[in-house]
Amino acid sequence: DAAASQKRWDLSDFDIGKPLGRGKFGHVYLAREKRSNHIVALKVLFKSQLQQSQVEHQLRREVEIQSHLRHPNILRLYGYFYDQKRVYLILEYAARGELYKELQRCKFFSERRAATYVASLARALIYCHGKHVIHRDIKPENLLIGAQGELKIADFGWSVHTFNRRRTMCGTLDYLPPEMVESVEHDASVDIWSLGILCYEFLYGVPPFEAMEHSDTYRRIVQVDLKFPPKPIVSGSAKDLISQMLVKESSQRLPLHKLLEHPWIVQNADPSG
Ligand SMILES: COc1ccc(C(=O)Nc2ccccc2)cc1NC(=O)CCSc1ncnc(N)c1Br
Repeated sequence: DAAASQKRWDLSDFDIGKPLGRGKFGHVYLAREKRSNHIVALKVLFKSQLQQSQVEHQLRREVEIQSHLRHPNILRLYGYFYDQKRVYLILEYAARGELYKELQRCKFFSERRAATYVASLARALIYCHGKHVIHRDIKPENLLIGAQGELKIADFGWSVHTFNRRRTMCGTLDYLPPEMVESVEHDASVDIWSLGILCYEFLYGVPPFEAMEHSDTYRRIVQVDLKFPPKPIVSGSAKDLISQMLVKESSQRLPLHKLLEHPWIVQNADPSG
């Protein structure tokens, strides 16, 4: 609420619980705000590491952006405070944890679950684009699951979560669209590309352009070398949607509002998200 976002917080306002994860710039803990008994995730960043990586301005900008974002599928940043050595981010706690762990456990998701996630991410991105915020970096490492099973974009900023290094952690190239790989300017349509990559990975368990060498991944991306394996069985409608998102020419990618009208989404996504 408004009061919460204005209050000057202090570590003594919280009881600290178990560690939730470990990032490049610090750790995340379960915590309870003493007065309200509200459960949060408290991210502790070391000033020394922020300074040496020159990301203080990036953090300030992110805190500014996040403080204006209110969407059920975007993890809230309630506020922040700092002491001599550390910066503390007061984050919404996502009760069902990290999405990519769930994806590793299930290998791949059903079409209904994948479509529900893709639709809720599309709605969150439409909301962000409406506020001129793009490139929410929507790879699995940045997605959490709320208490009702809903997806939450938790932009981890620059903090790489080494806590559970994913087999394709080096494959962070996987999510970049051609225009970013070829490092030309990018616009909101990069998020459509990344969402297409994510939809593929939800259905097949691996991103579409994965390769052993970065150079091979790079080539497969710029050539849009899109192949659909015979297993697991995936509907033609899902493949049609993915093929309309993974288009090299960014202006030709399916716009997000059109995605929500695509037959595969309409027939498979759970409206509650
Ligand atoms: C709005 O969420 C953020 C906003 C900003 C930043 C951030 O570090 N920015 C940043 C850091 C350094 C430099 C520049 C930007 C990070 C997050 N989010 C996170 O780090 C997620 C922490 S893990 C977790 N969180 C809740 N529930 C769980 N079950 C888990 Br597990």
